[in-house]
Amino acid sequence: MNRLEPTDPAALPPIKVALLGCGVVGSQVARLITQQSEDLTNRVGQRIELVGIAVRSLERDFGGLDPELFTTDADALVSRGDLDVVVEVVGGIEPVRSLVLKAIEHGASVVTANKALLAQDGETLFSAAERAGVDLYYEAAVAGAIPIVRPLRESLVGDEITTVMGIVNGTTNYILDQMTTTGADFADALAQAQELGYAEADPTADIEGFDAAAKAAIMATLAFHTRVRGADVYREGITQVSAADIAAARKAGCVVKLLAVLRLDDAGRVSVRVHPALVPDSHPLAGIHGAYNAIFVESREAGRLMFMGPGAGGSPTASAVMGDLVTVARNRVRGVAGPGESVYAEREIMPMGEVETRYLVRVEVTDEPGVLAACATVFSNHNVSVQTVDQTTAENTDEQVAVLALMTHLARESDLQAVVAELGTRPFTRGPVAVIRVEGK
Ligand SMILES: NC(=O)c1ccc[n+]([C@@H]2O[C@H](COP(=O)([O-])OP(=O)(O)OC[C@H]3O[C@@H](n4cnc5c(N)ncnc54)[C@H](O)[C@@H]3O)[C@@H](O)[C@H]2O)c1
Ligand SMILES: N[C@@H](CCO)C(=O)O
Ligand code: NA
Repeated sequence: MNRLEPTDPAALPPIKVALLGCGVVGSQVARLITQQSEDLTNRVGQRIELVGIAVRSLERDFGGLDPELFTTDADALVSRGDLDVVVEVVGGIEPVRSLVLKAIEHGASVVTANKALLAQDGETLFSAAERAGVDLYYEAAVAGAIPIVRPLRESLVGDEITTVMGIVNGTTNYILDQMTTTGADFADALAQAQELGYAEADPTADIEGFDAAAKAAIMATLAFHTRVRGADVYREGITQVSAADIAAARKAGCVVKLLAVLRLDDAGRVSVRVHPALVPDSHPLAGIHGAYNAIFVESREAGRLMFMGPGAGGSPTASAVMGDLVTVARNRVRGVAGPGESVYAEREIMPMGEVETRYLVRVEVTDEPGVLAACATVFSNHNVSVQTVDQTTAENTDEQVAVLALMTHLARESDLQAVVAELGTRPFTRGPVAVIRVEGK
């Protein structure tokens, strides 16, 4: 029998790639495609050729890339008809959704870092890709460089995931970390995160938790095999986190983190939420600094897994994009497509009021006999059990005012909200009631 001589990959037709966007992430993707050309050819089995780069305006410098590659006509680029892969690193909903759909209709596979689009309308994109028999890969959309989409989509797909909990937004982790460790002001820390290329084009997406909610929706859809959209996620951002919250956290031996918490309960219902939470200093998530992200995954058979690494920034995110690019290029070479969506389980999404967690409640009260007991009664009225109480004297007040910090045992959100409402009506309450959830043992 004759042995087939291996084909020289460089002699085969190239895998043609178009890049949409050449900003923080796109410029690094373009650099890597160019600089690693020989290795990529060997890894894929055919040469990867960057045939065009769409940008909003040609006013910027081209970062050492061939100026001929650049265009402002993204529509014409995705409609060429000869593209194998379109890498989308523009962001936002339109015109990107239309461009990606057009690329798919013209037979190109797509690699995207766009969590906002996937969380809002992943359904449309996945069904278009399924119909066209092309790939849609998105590792960079969740937690930057950290491999988390692929583990949820492939490695753990034979197991049953019950919990996913973690820090999935680099900008807010950077801000909270700076506020905690250096006492930085919120606005200064945000400006630094923008300068470092971590923040979204509109940083409201980061600081109001929309970005983390989009990532939570994508992870929940993968983990629980059911459709979860960004709008299904209970969301609070970090704009209300004050220096007083951070000081209270320190006093309780905790740090404040913006967490995404996804759970499958025994009845098969899912809860998906994003909000600031206290995490005890002893918990591994407390040690995640700067723009790093970390995600715990718990499954019935594997037990507890943890993924950690850079969650934002040009080069780390480009690493995830490149992993997807090589994967879809390899699929292309072999004439196959990777996994489509798995959303067969129609699970109920639990209302936030039914979710159970622990809480730190801070309330300023008149410092008089019987007030502590009256305050505790409000908690017991709503079936919320108090674990610890810390009392200090309030500063800068003329009358005798105490600050009570009450840490609860596990309680239902609706019960805790009833406690807050009743505390607000009591004559001994001297100001707004501050509540922060507590996660991690
Ligand atoms: N920056 C990060 O750390 C990071 C991490 C993970 C995922 N992402 C995602 O990657 C995507 C890009 O983020 P970025 O930080 O690189 O953004 P960026 O603002 O730095 O770059 C956006 C690029 O898109 C181009 N662009 C804008 N509108 C366009 C249009 N209509 N047609 C063609 N090009 C257009 C701009 O010219 C620019 O080159 C977003 O979806 C973002 O959520 C970013
Ligand atoms: N703005 C996002 C980029 C990574 O998705 C963040 O700060 O995490
Ligand atoms: Na990732």
